[in-house]
Amino acid sequence: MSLLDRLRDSSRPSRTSTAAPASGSASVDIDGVTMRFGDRNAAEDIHVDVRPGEIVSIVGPSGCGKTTLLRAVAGLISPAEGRVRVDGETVSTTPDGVAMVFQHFGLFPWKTAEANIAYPLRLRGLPREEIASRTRELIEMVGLSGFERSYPHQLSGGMQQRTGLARALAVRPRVLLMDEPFGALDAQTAEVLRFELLRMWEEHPITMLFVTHSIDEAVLFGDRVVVLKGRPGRVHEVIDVALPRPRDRAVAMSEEFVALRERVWSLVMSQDTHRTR
Ligand SMILES: Nc1ncnc2c1ncn2[C@@H]1O[C@H](COP(=O)(O)OP(=O)(O)OP(=O)(O)O)[C@@H](O)[C@H]1O
Repeated sequence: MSLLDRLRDSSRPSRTSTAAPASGSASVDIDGVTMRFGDRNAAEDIHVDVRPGEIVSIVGPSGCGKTTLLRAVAGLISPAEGRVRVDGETVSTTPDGVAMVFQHFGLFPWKTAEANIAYPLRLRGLPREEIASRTRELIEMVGLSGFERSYPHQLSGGMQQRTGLARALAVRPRVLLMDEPFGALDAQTAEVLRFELLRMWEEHPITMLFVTHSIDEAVLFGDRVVVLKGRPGRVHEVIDVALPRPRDRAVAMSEEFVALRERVWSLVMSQDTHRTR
């Protein structure tokens, strides 16, 4: 049985339109959160409620606090005001089952792809055989077979991000935090990985918070798009994305998609015309 199969809740009905709760996914409640560094706020009074198995995209101008919010959900930094809850539990340290994928991959350069992927499993002290078999499954799942012994500098950007994704999935996360995961990739590689990730997610809808500068990406992935404005960022508007799933190329070219993209685009452009692409 593959890792994906083990993650699967066979009793869950297949997704067709809006987010359905998935076992193995957690809720995330960002409740009145203000993030502060020194005497400056990085984000103010943010409310975002993410249901289990839902994808919420976050867009907004550079410096409005998107990454800072993700780091708060990951328990890496604490809010000055408000609180973050994962499945009802207030976050103080990194909650079990919360994993993050970074724009610049965040791999250990001195470890091979498979050692990078195995790292969180070794940290958890899993038996050697289980680490080996789960790592093999993950490598196959993200399409890295043949490159498991390569070091990050020997891998393309896309392969490095496949490694980063496999490492995040290794812990069977209930919440996946995506911080511009395709932002450092060339357009073609990013496009391929987007649809691959969507396919994986559609089989196993893990709760996802998806920070991106790409309006298309925000709409393509999101059940909702949270538009932040200003620096420090505040919630400007939340757009429901009632597009069907699976979100394939046909959906991405539909009139409904284009209309939603234009709506989000105009909201973003109305407040910041030069820093958001
Ligand atoms: N560790 C830190 N110490 C001090 N200030 C910080 C720290 N991290 C972030 N900031 C500040 O907080 C604000 C928000 O930063 P953040 O990286 O969250 O923005 P962002 O919306 O993710 O930006 P971008 O879209 O450019 O990645 C910025 O003003 C930034 O300088």
